[in-house]
Amino acid sequence: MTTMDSLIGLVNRIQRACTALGDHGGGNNAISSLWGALPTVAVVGGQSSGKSSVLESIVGRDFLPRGSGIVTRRPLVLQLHKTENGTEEYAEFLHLTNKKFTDFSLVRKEIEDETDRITGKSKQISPVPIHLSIFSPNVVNLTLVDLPGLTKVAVEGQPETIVEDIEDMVRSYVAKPNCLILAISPANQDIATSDAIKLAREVDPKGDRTFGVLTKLDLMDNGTNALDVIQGRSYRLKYPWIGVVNRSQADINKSVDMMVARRKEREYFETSPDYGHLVNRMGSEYLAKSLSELLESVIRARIPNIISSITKNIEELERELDRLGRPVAIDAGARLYTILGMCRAFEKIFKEHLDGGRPGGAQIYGIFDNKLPAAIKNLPFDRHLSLQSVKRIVSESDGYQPHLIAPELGYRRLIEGSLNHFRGPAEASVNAVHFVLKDLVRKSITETEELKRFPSLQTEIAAAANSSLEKFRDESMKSVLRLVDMEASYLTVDFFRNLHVTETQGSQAASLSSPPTTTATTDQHGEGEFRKIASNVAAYINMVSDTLVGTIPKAVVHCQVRQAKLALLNYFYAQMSQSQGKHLGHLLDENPVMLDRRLQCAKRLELYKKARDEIDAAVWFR
Ligand SMILES: Nc1nc2c(ncn2[C@@H]2O[C@H](COP(=O)(O)OP(=O)(O)OP(=O)(O)O)[C@@H](O)[C@H]2O)c(=O)[nH]1
Repeated sequence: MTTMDSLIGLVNRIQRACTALGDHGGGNNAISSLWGALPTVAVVGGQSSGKSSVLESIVGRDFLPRGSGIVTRRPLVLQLHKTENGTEEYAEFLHLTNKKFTDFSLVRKEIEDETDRITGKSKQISPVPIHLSIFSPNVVNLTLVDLPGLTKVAVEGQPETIVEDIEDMVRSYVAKPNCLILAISPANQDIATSDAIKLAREVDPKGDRTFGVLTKLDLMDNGTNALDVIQGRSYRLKYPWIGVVNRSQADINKSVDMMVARRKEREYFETSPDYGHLVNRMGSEYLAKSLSELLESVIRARIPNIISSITKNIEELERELDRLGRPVAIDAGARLYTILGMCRAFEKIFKEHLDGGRPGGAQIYGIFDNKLPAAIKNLPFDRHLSLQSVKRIVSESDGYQPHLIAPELGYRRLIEGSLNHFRGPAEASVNAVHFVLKDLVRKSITETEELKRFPSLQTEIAAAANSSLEKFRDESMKSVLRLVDMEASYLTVDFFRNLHVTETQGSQAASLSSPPTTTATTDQHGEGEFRKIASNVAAYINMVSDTLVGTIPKAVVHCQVRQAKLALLNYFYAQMSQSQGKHLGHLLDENPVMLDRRLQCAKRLELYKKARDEIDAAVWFR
């Protein structure tokens, strides 16, 4: 294997693998393209500039579709493989492996048919390339991409956008820094108006990777020549311009043999008064040889870059595949194991939200520290314990006989009525904590990387966790309301005894210092007494509110938060252990977008690894 065989052949093989895996440099799915990293030669020219003729001269065979309008409507990746002298020439398409074409008119027919297979007969264009390999002793090792001819107007049956579409497609190839541009311009037109040169100048302004080819030298007006262009005076390029003389339309009509045409071209230059001194640097054969050498040297120079780009891409793809997860297990036991593993990952994140490390837990403390005391503070005790209301409740409780010493029943009713108000803030605290927990479940599911692929499992975990949270909420609700009811069931006797002692001591002290008056008896059922009752009840309610602000959070944490940490998925686990393989399989149905992405990454990874092995082998042989 010679160096050239190994390097151009190597790129050929990698390009074929790229196309087989859908990588033709489009980069439309955000997966890096290997194709884009490989050096290629793209053939660019305006319509009728002589592109097909140049390609056929390079190959030495007549095989490209001809006709009016846009004939080339898909990129044609033409891979030329030089074989031993005396061996039979044949062609092969990538889409028709194992079929050897020895009749080149059938190659033309297959290119036409394969173009129509993707584009229909609509004259549309498509960026999906056709791969054609030609094995012949008469070619040099070379890969060229033939692109649709740049055109200025759409013809009937073609969409209006065709002119731009073609230019965009051609630009997508030639804009890549690894692309050598074979720019075909006809000599019988002003070079300044050449479509190929215009586009090449745009993407390669210094002319470092543009290879200028001038066709139709034989069609120039008598007395004129193209030396200004060929010698680089009109438009300077890094590589020298090459002039060619292809078969004329008359030659094509007469089916002049390509080998005869090559000979005639050689004679043209040998006998030309204008170009005779350049005979060794003109013609299709020289063009093919120079291109092959150039491509080989470019590939050799780029190999270190290609290797490092491949290595980088392999690492990136492996990282992405790790993130996306490996293929799902098939047997029920392994599936259950996978599901439980993901549940545990979810529970761990949920606990981190509550215990710290991730945000969320502090919201619960906010409910206890701010919302609950504020809600209790806003309870309408002022209204309930207004003079009027106290008077009414006390006299309703007294009935037909007013109380003698203290309105015992009136006190009880006033206290019970007040305590009833605590139910609202108690219920609100339970609900607020429930919503925080529900939100943390949602967040934890989103944050569990492992679950991302499995939307069905996400839904079931969310449903199971939320139904547990509902149960915890019901328990918690019962507990906090019980705390309130307990306060109403048995009042703190000592509070009133102490109150009585204080009052008696106060009045005894007052009677010692001043003689008794009738005011006390007058005030027994007067406003002063009602005010005192209101203030005593308010003091009692304040005491209870301090107790509840302390005990409600304890009940809520015990019934909801602690339970959520301990037993959020207990019921789900019990169900899972009885689930059949089919249901487990359903839970592991993957998100189709991620499934597709994983398949694409896996395929691309395979391509990169294969390419790396091929390159390693080729570099080893050198
Ligand atoms: N006399 C002469 N005719 C040429 C030469 N090169 C191309 N032609 C003729 O010019 C016409 C167009 O050549 P093609 O090779 O079909 O050009 P193309 O760029 O492939 O054209 P499209 O596929 O239509 O874009 C044909 O009739 C060729 O015979 C040349 O060097 N000399």
